[in-house]
Amino acid sequence: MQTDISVRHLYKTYGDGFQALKDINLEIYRGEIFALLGPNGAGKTTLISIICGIVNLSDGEVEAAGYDIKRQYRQARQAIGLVPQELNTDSFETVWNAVSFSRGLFGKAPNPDHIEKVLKALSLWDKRNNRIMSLSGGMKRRVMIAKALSHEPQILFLDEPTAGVDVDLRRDMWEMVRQLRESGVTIILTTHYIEEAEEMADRIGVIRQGEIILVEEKDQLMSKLGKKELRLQLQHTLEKLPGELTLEPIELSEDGHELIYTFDSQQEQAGVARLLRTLGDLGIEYRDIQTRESSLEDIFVGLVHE
Ligand SMILES: Nc1ncnc2c1ncn2[C@@H]1O[C@H](COP(=O)(O)OP(=O)(O)OP(=O)(O)O)[C@@H](O)[C@H]1O
Repeated sequence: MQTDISVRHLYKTYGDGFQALKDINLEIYRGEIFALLGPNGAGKTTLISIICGIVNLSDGEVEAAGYDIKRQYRQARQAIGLVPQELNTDSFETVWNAVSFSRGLFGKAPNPDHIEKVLKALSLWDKRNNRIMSLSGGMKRRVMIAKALSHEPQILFLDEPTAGVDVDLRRDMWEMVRQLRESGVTIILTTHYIEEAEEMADRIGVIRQGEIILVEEKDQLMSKLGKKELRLQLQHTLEKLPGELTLEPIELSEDGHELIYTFDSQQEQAGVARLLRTLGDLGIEYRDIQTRESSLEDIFVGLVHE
């Protein structure tokens, strides 16, 4: 697997002495969608900004598309497209001009066909002659994405791309992200919508208080840390959990109507069979059973609050 981003022993201390990143080590592979998750203030934007050359690192080494971000800044930056969190679009320029100009900033020869393709993919084609400042917030965000794609970057960063955007834009964006990945672009995104990471990402990294606490294939993460829950709606309410069940990972709901049994996703089902047998022996009848698997959100909340 080709590595597109390599971060080694990265530290960042801001001018006021605040240490925002501590010994970050991370490899991101060509053509993957990598979701960086973490609570507010964990250091996600700082990490992205360093890789993109917007914020200086304090110590360590970072390469993007094989270029050292300090010694080969221009080449590294040229390989990267960044859609920042903040909208920065108070422009009198038209959509077409702004996106074309953005391409020029990266030293790329004009390519109207590419700009047209990007604007059409983002449903901006009809607005190409409109001034950016006259567009709605969602349209402005589309322009930010178009600008980030104007110079055909190998690596695309999306920092909270769907914060405050409507369902249509979100759907369009994810469709576009999928197509970009198909074409070999490496995508790194931060998001507060964890269902989005759950749906889109190949791998997940979790950052907490400036440290990477986990990097894992999404599917493995879900099966390793995921839990399953079995809920039994009882025919007759129970006052308390019978003694025979107190050793099991089981709880009685407050109203006494439901038994909730939690077990590891990876664990074999023997525990469930044993539980149902014990309930039979005790004469506890149930009228319904439901199961639920934990979502990435459940796992994430468990990780960052540990
Ligand atoms: N210029 C700065 N000077 C001092 N501290 C800063 C600066 N920029 C960010 N920080 C601090 O560094 C920490 C990490 O901030 P960062 O913006 O990277 O977090 P984040 O994970 O992106 O958060 P969010 O999810 O809220 O966007 C925060 O505690 C923040 O207050």
